[in-house]
Amino acid sequence: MIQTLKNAMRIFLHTGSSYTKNPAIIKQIVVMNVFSTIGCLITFCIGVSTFFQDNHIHTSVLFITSFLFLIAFLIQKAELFRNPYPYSSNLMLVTLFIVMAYLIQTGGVDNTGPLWVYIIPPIALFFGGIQKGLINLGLFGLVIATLLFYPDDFLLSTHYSNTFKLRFIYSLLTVTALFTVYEFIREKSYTELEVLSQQFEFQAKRDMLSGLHNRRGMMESLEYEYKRSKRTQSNITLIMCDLDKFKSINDQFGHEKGDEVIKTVSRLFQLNLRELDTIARWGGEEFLILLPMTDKEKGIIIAEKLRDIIQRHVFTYNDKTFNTTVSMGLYQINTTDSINDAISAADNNLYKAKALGRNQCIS
Ligand SMILES: Nc1nc2c(ncn2[C@@H]2O[C@H](COP(=O)(O)OP(=O)(O)OP(=O)(O)O)[C@@H](O)[C@H]2O)c(=O)[nH]1
Repeated sequence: MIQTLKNAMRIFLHTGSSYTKNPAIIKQIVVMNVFSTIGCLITFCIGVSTFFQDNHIHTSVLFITSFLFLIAFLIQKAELFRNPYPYSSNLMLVTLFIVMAYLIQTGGVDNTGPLWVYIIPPIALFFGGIQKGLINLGLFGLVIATLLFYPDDFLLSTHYSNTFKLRFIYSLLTVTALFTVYEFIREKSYTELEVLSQQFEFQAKRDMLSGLHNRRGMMESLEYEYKRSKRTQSNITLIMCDLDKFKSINDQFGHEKGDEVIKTVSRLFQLNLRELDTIARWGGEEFLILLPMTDKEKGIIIAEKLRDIIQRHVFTYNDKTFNTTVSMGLYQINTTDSINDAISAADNNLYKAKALGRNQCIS
């Protein structure tokens, strides 16, 4: 029961957020839904109470406001637009500005109308961001100042003392300044968090030594390319590649030099493959290369080119030079294969290349 209520609440609060995955926008949409619902209910209830006080103009304004808040929510709900949030938040802000100007102009009930104005700065800044929020607040302030300071209270249907008017404007400016600072800090921390989380996300898919994708990064690319190849009916070829007799490089020149060889081979792969190819360090001295839109025949040409580049590369160690070679197993993915089947098939071909004497490509 509680779980059902929680789910219903979640669905309600996230109304209109299905088009985006951006957590900042989702938060704005949630707050916007809360605000339009509470605004709709409060203005409706106050409208009912002023109705019984026979204040029909107030009542009409409050009912219209309540209705407009409802429309703002329904715009989200109906998802008439691909991105409904700007429409509903603008409608809500304009409604709020007009009703606040009205409350100041009339003094509301017992001249308490201006008290509500302090909700405007946080809302305008939260929904519009600092730049748009401040422009909106500037325009709103201009309207309010004109209403309050037009000579002889010509635009007011109530009376405020000059001291009240000045202090009202000062306090509104103070609240605006405080919320601008708050919003600035909030936006900055959010951006920093976003950058950090992107860095973590990036690192989680990268191999630290080579800078290439790691297994996780490669699996993501594989799943994406696999779906794309099915849709576009294009070919994918995999190359499983392993450095030959790498143990002897470690034994002869040390582990550090071995690491350097892995880095150099990775760089040579990167320099000689297309940007749309994905290269991963699949294990210690093993690499997996994903070639989208490439059939087996083209894959063999690419693999041979890479094999030749590696075998011709001269490594140095103190005053000595040495070479290394790679063995490769290729496999063109069939639509009936699973990703793991395809990887195993490429691995089997690599195994054959090793068994046949290394420094060769088998498909
Ligand atoms: N320097 C270094 N060595 C690594 C790394 N990862 C794995 N190795 C080494 O790579 C070697 C792989 O050895 P083997 O599996 O026997 O293969 P191989 O010597 O390349 O021989 P074949 O694959 O049969 O040609 C092992 O000695 C591992 O310690 C690494 O990150 N850095």
